[in-house]
Order: sequence, then C-alpha cells, then structure tokens
Amino acid sequence: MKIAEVAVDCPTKQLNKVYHYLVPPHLSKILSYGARVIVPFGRQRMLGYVIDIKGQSEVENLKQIIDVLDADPLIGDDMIKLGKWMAHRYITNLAVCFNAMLPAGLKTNTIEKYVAGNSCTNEELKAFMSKPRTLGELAKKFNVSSDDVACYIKEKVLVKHKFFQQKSSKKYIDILSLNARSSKNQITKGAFRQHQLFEVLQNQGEVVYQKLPTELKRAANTLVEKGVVQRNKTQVFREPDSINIKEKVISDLTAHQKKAYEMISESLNKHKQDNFLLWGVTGSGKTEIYLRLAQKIITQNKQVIVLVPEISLTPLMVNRFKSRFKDDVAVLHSGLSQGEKLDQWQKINEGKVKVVVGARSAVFAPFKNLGLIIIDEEHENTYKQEENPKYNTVEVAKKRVKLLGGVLILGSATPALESIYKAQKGEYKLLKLPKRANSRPMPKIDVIDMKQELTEGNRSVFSRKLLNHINNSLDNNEQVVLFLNRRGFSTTTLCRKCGFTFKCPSCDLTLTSHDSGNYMVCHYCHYQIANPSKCPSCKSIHLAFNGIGTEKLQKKVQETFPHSRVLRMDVDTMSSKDSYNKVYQQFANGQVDILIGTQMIAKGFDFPNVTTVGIVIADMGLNIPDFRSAEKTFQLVTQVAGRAGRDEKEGKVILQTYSPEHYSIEHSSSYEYMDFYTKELKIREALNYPPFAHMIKFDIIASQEEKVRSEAEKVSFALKEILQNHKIKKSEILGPVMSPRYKLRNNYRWQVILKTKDLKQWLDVLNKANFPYKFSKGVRVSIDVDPLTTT
Ligand SMILES: Nc1ncnc2c1ncn2[C@@H]1O[C@H](COP(=O)(O)OP(=O)(O)OP(=O)(O)O)[C@@H](O)[C@H]1O
Ligand SMILES: [Zn+2]
Ligand SMILES: [Zn+2]
Repeated sequence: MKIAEVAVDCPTKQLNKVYHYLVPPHLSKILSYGARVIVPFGRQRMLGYVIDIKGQSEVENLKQIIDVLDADPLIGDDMIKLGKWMAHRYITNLAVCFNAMLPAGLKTNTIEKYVAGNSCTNEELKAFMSKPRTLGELAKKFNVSSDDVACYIKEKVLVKHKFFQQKSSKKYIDILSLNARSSKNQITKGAFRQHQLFEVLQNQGEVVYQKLPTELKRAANTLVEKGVVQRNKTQVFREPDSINIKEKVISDLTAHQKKAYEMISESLNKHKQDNFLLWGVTGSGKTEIYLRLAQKIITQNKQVIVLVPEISLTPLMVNRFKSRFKDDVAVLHSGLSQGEKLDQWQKINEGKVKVVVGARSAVFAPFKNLGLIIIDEEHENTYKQEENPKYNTVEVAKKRVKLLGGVLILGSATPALESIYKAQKGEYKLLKLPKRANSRPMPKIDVIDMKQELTEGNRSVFSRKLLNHINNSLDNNEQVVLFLNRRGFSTTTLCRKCGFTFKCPSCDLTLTSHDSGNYMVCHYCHYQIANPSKCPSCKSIHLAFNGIGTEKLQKKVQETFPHSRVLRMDVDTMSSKDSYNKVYQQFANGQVDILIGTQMIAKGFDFPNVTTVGIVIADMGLNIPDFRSAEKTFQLVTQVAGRAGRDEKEGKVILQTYSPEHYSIEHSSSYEYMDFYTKELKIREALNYPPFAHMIKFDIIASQEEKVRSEAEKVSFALKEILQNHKIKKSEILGPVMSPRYKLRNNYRWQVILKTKDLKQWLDVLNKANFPYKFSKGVRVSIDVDPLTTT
C-alpha cells in the first residue's frame, strides 16, 4: 500500500509536524497532492491535507485514510511549498497555513455525531446508534439530557465522531431554450401559458427558469417533460459590490512614471524574478503604473494579484481595474459573504479572470500562472495577520514570487523603514516618484502648538488657524477633511471627587463612551454598560468625560459650523457592507462639506475639491509604548496631508499637536523622509530593534494569574537553555515581563521577547524542538515571529 504524508488540522496541536497514513487501495486512484482527507487521529476523525505520497514509511502500524474530500485538489504544488515555508517561518501548524489559503466557505465545517461504543448494552440504543447520529437525533428518540450524554461518553456507551460538511454551496440557475426540432404543434391547443412561453423562447432564444412567474414555471416544467424545451443548469457567480466613480483617462505617463514602468517591464519581459519598491509621494500616480503593468502581464497570458491594506479600499481599486479590464477582475477579501467568496475563488481557480484585487488573504489567490504581485501601501500594519498563522503578507508574497519566478512590487508614499533599509541593501530595486502626477506642489503643513493655544486662552479643539481655514474653504464651496485617530465620544470617564476611572472588568482597559455619552464600551471585548450618572465608589455625581474621539469631534464641528453638512467615517459608522461606498460617493458628489474620520480617510481618497485638511491631534500614537510609534506617526501625518490640494486648487494642512518638537512631527511636516529615516534608523540600531535584529514574541496566557508568571519564567528559561546549548550568537532574551496589556478577556498575559540577528538558526531549533513544549494545562503560549508591535 502507498503511504500519504498528511498535515492534520488539529487545533490543539501547534506542532509543525506531518503524520503518515496508509492509502487503502480503493482510494489510491483518486488521491493526489493537496487533497483534503479524513483521517483517524487519536480517538477522533480529523481533516488533513495530503502533502506527499510515498511507497514506504519507517513508521509501523499505520492507520488508513478514511475518506478523500477532493478529487481535484484545492491546493497546488507551489502552494504546498509555500505552506511548508510558512509553517517553518512562523513556527506554526502546517494545516493552519493551508486553511489560511482557502476561503472560509470551502473550509469544511465540522459537525459532531455519535455512535454506540463498546460498553453499550442497551440493544435498542445500540441498534439506533449503529449509524452516526447527531445529538438532536439521539435526544429526539431517547429523550436524553446533555448530562446523560456526557455520562454515556465517559462510560464509553457512546463515542463521539467529527463529521464534515461543506458549508457554502455554489449557486446555479437553469437556462431554458427550445429544442432544435421543437414545433408549436407539439403543444396542446388550449394550453395558453405553454404557447406563451414557446413564443418567448422563440424570440429571446433563452430565459432563466428562476426568473419566471409561477404559472410560466409550471408551463416550463410540462414543456421540458414533453421534450419541447431543454433545461440546462449553469453556475452563476455572485458579484460583490463595487463603487461607481468615473475613471479619468490618462494618455501619457509622466517622466518618472515612465521610468518606473519601463524598469519593471524589463523584468517582466525577461521573465526575471525581481522585487521592486515603488516609492511615490501621495498623488504621484502609482495606480496608473499598476494598471499598465497588469495590462502587460495579461498580454503575456499571466495573472496578477493586487493587494490593498483594508477591505474598505477594495471597491476603489476594483473600480479602477474593472474600468480597464472589465470581467477579467475578481475580488477577494474577508468582507464578502461566504457564497461570494467561494464564487470569486472558483473563478480564479478555473482561470476565468486575470486580475484579483483584494485584502491580505488574496495573496493566496489560486492562479496557475501568476506573474506579478502588487502590494499597495506596503507599510500598513494590516498586512500582518494577528491570528494564527501570524504571517506577514509582504514576506509571503516575496516567497511566492520567488517560487514562481515572478515580480513583486511594493508601493507606498511612506515605505516601512525596513523596506527602505532593504532597498539600500539591494534586496529591493528602488523606484522613486518624487512629484505629483499633475505636477501640483505638495500641500504646505502648518504645525500648531496646542499648549501655546491654551496659554493664549483658546480651550477649543480647533486652533484659531484651523478655524480660519475651515471657514475659508466653506466660503469657497470647497471641502474639508478632519482626521482624528480615535473613535468614540470620550475615552476616559473619571470621578472628579475620588478619581475612580471606569474600566472593563475583564480587560485592563478604560471604557470608551459612545453615542454622545449614552453608553460605555470596551474596545477590546465589547463589554458594554449604560452611561453612569454617579460614581460607583463615592456616589458623587461629578463625572468627567475626558479625551476626545471622532463622535465628540463631530458634535463640536456641528456646533461650530451649524450650516455645514458633516459626515463621519470610522468603524462605528461603517457597520453595513456598503456604508463606505455611500459616504465616499456622497463626498465625491459634493454633498458633504466636512468629512471627519479615523485612519480610514487617510488613504485612497483622491478628491480635487479638498483644500483644508486638519489633523486634530497628531501625537495620539506617540504615547503608545512601542518602538514603531514614531514611524507610524510619521506615516500617518504624511498620508493624511496627502489628501489635500490634489488638483488645481491649492491645499493646506493644519497639524495640531502637543509635541511640536518631536522628530516625527518635525520631519513629516517638512516632508523630510530621509532625515526622519536616518534619525530613526540610528535609534533602532542603538536599541537593537528591526531592521537590525529579528524579534520573536512569546505571549504566555492563562486565566490564573500565578500560573502565567511561573510559566513565563519556564519559557524564558527554556529559551536561555537553547541559546547556550546551541551556542546561538547575537541573541538576547528579554523578560519575562508583564505584557503592556496585562489583562484581556479575563486572561492574564506575560511576555518574553527574543531579539536575534540569527533568525534562521532559531527557527530551525524551535521548529525541531516543537517549542513551546511541556507547558502546563490551561496555559497558552502564542508565538509571533517578527511581530509589528510589542504591545
Ligand atoms: N500621467 C498622469 N497624468 C495626469 N494625471 C495623472 C497621471 N497619472 C495619474 N494621474 C492622476 O493623478 C492622481 C493621483 O494618482 P493616484 O491616485 O494613482 O496616485 P497615488 O500615487 O496612488 O496616490 P496616493 O498614494 O495618494 O493614493 C489621480 O487623479 C490620477 O488620475
Ligand atoms: Zn468617586
Ligand atoms: Zn474588555
């Protein structure tokens, strides 16, 4: 018998390990690489992916594969390679990596069933449970409680099995048409409806059965039976929404665009594997370059993946690509319904489209002849997946094009520090677009010291300068964008008498008040309470709602500019699927004067009529204890500022801050990226942070406070032991320390951070050792290789 190597999808095994199974003869003819199979695993049945088939194995007493789910595997050869690389690079379970490559609708959905066990003596039960039954079926017949069932399982009267079923199915319609030799004579004389349908089909050729009114459906059924009409099932592809903005026609590229286009084209022409960093200021026309390169790839009969950092930005990009490539474009992101996702995925898999636009997970789009991956706004944090597998899309894309010999383009107005560093080291080819495409100047950024405003008696959130500029823009029928990177009404609620602060009982976080202070919510776990009228500690009624979020800002804007039309764009107003598109469209149509928003409005907005951009509090991110906070602030300021003055009208940016002397504010307001970069790089080097070292973060998590701490010490000890035994150089182990967010959802967290210049050796050792090993029950150790933050 042949032997299959299977990556088993067992959530409790974090191990990057494969298992061997015998392939029973009846399956051997249909089993291939990448197929999903059901295998016995311990006492359970599990889903797994076949990653190799061999003639023999050293392992004895192998079990057999129970079933095969795909005759035509979902995961191709190159994706198996990519998955193996991911599992190793991010120290995680191989099956989890394959799961990440498939749309949720395709992942099988587990249902549990039960069969009679060895100790079952009740004949009736035994007979009924000889075939697998669900809990519901069992309960219906024998009127058992869940306690009974638990007891049965313990006594082995029943055995639990896991079964799998496909959750989301394809959508079909039936097309009706006349048979070649049909004639009206075949229809009964008085059958009016049948005659009617016949005529329709004669005129139109075909109709969709599902769209017919009931009477005609009945007629259709009869005619199909008679053989007059034929009925063919066809799959329909569900189309996700897109936005409708008219595309500008651009006849000539600017000199810089042309140079960049030609450099990348050269690699494509020679089928050479290359990675490019396209560093173009806001409004420099990066997208136009993407479009023309996509065109080129299509003529080479290859395909292209275009990634955007947020779901909300997909309709914009999709619109631009669809207006050029029409039906050749598919969309893939987690905001689609399962059915939509499945349809899009299938279109890609079957080669029916040439372009995929999507968020992070679209990097796994199953193209068979992929030639190019474009990652727009490559510096964004959203390209890192926070759950397992904790991959970085940029790294995965780099690996994927390397395996295929394709080209990668990383585009940004504010590339990640690490990307610039890599470009300087020669890992990326650097292409610059230093000017806006329409040669408009970059908007001037005025820095306002809000401490000074206060000293001079202005207690409002608007500096006098910002007020002036908003008024000017409104007077001229121009538009205003106000950016504040914090949602909600107020961010802390404090008792003025005793100092009590309202905090989430499950998390170590203050509650944010929402809806003009009607309720308070924990932004982490969504715990919610009605707004208090008095302090629970001292019963004082003097509560202070401190800190401003976008909701409070909106209220203040409406009070200050009562005649203006104001809209807000943040997670709270974007609850429905097309809310982003609606607000975008309204703003584009000039139905909105002032748009308020969080980082959602920092990117992708290309509106000619925006002349004032206000950054209400620029230093929000600077207070976060994280080594990237200066970089993030720099990037955000530059991106937001880039929304102003993109066309004929001159734009102005008012940046309000409490720390005008901070180097990230100073350099961003003068567009001095290189000065910022040089300074920040020096700091990183001194502290041995990326790009000078890799990091691996170990989070130790448990509900018992004592246990977490002792376990964290064990992890740190084990790492130190590895360090010594393997003589790994240039590494330091920090901690254990309490995590900056110590308590979340009633779990306590400690962390250990490993910094190293020799990531390769650490990965080899940790994967081999199946680290973290021997941790106690109830404790979770989560590993994040190259985390974006240490919080
Ligand atoms: N060659 C060109 N000639 C004239 N206009 C152009 C040209 N290329 C692009 N544009 C226009 O310049 C504007 C900015 O282009 P685009 O949105 O692609 O820039 P971007 O680099 O992606 O900017 P951002 O990073 O701010 O999103 C668009 O309105 C676009 O239509
Ligand atoms: Zn109080
Ligand atoms: Zn909470």
